[in-house]
Amino acid sequence: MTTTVPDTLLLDHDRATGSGPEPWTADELERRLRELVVSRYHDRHPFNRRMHEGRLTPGELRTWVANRFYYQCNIPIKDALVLSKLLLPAQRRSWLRRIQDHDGHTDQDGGIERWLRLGEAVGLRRDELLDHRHLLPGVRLAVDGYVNFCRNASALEAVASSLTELCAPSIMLTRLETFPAHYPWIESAGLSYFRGRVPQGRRDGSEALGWVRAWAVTGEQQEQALAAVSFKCDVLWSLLDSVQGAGGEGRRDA
Ligand SMILES: O=C(O)c1cc(C(=O)O)c2c(n1)C(=O)C(=O)c1cc(C(=O)O)[nH]c1-2
Repeated sequence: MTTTVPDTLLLDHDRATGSGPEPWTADELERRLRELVVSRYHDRHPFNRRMHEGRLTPGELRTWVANRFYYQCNIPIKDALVLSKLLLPAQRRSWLRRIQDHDGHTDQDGGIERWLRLGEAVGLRRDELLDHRHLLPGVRLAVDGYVNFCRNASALEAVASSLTELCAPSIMLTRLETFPAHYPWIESAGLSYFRGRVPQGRRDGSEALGWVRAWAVTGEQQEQALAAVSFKCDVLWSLLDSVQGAGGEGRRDA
């Protein structure tokens, strides 16, 4: 469902300026956004390719899980920042679901808890995930960069930066298909994070896309939306560059 925000409800920096490049139609903008995400998404990163081909060592998988936990912990924080930029109750209600998806309604559910269970399934204790002792400097910079981008950006740019989620359900399905075949030592219950993200990612991606289509009406705003997606693709790519560079050595002695 798309929501058109009355001009009076937009923040100053979201308001159309009337200058800049000629705007595309919303369909053309969507086509360009999808093309950008597909061509730059981190499923093409050599580390993800090796993961999905079953070529990672248990140590490399643990490095990835421990470092991605920092991303998981920061997603609800960045979503709280995005929520604070939304001016309509219905928009905030809707975005709030994303925070609940990760934080859960109790300590026993939610994406962060599910990621901790994935950690246990690959041989990482909860305490060593929770204190981020294995966090690599480049991963910290990439994730903090994403949070700070959303802190400082307009509502349009912050929402647009989540549009990598258009590709996330398919990468989750790839993992659900390939992990049992290539990494049978990981218990199936540990993969529940990936299962849960398939419908959540589909819902979130299509909601964000509807809003970006409705809000990015000038050429300048449309370019800002594309630049935000491009930045986010770099965040995901850099995170994996760091993880790949550390190999199975990413874990400092626990
Ligand atoms: O494992 C992945 O490849 C992957 C990618 C992305 C993404 O594309 O941004 C997200 C997630 N996972 C994810 O689990 C998640 O909760 C999530 C939230 C967001 C976002 O930008 O708000 N992206 C992603």
